[in-house]
Amino acid sequence: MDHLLRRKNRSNDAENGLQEKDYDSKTKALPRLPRLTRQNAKSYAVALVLCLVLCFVLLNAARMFLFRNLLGSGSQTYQNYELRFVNKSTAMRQMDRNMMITANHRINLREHEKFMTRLMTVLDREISHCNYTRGNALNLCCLFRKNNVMRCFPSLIGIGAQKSGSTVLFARMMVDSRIHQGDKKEHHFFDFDDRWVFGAGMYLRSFPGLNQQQIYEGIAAEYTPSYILPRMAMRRMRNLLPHSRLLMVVRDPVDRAWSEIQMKLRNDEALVAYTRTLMADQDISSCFVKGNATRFDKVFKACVPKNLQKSPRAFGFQIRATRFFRNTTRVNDCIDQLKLSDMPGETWTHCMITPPKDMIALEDDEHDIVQDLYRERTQLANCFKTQQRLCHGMANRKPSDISTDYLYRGLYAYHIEECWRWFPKEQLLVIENEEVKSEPDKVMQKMLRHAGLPPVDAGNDEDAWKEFRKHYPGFEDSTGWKHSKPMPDIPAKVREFLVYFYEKPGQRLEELIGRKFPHWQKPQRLE
Ligand SMILES: Nc1ncnc2c1ncn2[C@@H]1O[C@H](COP(=O)(O)OS(=O)(=O)O)[C@@H](OP(=O)(O)O)[C@H]1O
Repeated sequence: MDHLLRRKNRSNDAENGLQEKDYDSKTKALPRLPRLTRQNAKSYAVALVLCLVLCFVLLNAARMFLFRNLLGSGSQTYQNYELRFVNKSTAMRQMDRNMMITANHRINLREHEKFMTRLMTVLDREISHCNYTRGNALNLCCLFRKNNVMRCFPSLIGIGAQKSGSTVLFARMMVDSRIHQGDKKEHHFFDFDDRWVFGAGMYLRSFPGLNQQQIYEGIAAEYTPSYILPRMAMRRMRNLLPHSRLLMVVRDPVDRAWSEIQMKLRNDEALVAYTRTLMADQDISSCFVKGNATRFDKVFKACVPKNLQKSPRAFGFQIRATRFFRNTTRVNDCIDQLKLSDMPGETWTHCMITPPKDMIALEDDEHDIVQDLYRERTQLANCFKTQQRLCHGMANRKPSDISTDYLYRGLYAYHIEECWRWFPKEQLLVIENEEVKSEPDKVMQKMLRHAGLPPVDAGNDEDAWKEFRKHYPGFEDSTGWKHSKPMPDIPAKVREFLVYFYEKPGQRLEELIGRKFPHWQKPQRLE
């Protein structure tokens, strides 16, 4: 039996390729395989690791060879880099922290390569590679896989100051066919954290696709007057676009502040009107009251008709309403006090648009404005005393949720110094608002030269506004910006406060940039 069994096994072994010599001569059993001892397991592991390291080195060498010799642009020094996709927000934060590259125009190749590699980590799969191109100006452009479109980061960026004539200057740029704007005037990419973390690819996507000639002859540009405010924005810009040319318009800070106050009042008035329209509709207001307060955006979408959702005020309204709903104690107090709960619309309107004590009044009169300014001055003084470099957004926010840095925004010297910490001085052009008014052509020529473009006739204001309104039809409404509305005179008390506040900062600016502003309002002229 045993014999038969062994024969059967042998015939199976023969099928498996085993032969007579493989059997132990005494026991006729198959020899045991060498046992996996600790010693030879170690050798196998070492060999495996060596193999892996070798493969990695070879692959990397092949990759470098490919990119340097086949895809790279040879003696041009600029290299194309393979796209690596990593968690974008982490990469953007790393870029904030670590990445510094030389900002003069003689690019250090090693630094440049590091820069490009890091740049790729903050872009996305849609972008195949980026390059600096040297035409009239130095443009950083990237190729999008989809449709092979080439887009360029802005090489000219307006960084300040708000209410100083940035819009008219930007409108003037639009008339020049070599300056390519994105889908909006103010991108707020570097100063809004929630946009920055979306990544540079998103920013780039909002600029138009350009052909080789357009890239060679022109530039992309944008103007966000609040880039100058938070330190973060300057640092981020320096990290991503170290060669960009910057532009800042300064205006008598007293007039600038008054212009900002007026803009915010216009915004608030429009917001109140919008709230009243919604609340006058019983269906909408009772729908709000029944809705889930923690996700007001969803309630808003469910309750408000589409045409009203599209209003430029809808965003400000939602921000304010969300805060209103979160603050349930106040809402309940308010409703209790009014005993109007059988009229939800009226109650809601009243409780929402009547400001609580800790919020700035909606209908500011002269007294309220001065109070706001005093409060901001105290906050700024505390902030500067504690040596913080970031005092932006210290003041309370207006109901429309635009920060009210009336005083802070006019501290031009402080902002310019901050900008110079990150960019070489010659990359920032400072223009005065009066020049924009009185010598617009001269200003345009200066600006074009600064951007690296040969000066040409820059058209006139009328054409510029026409072009601007055609491209950005909702701008004036959505921002509270009014080009032609006459401004009320600045009340005496407000003027006095501002003139005294800006006396020293004004002198500081004159010393810093070596230029006089004789027509700016000074205390001597008040007497
Ligand atoms: N041609 C010209 N030259 C100089 N200044 C001009 C010009 N046209 C408009 N303005 C005035 O600029 C003020 C608005 O500034 P901004 O466009 O920077 O405002 S914003 O930051 O975009 O909201 C705003 O100031 P106020 O009227 O005092 O509010 C505009 O009147």
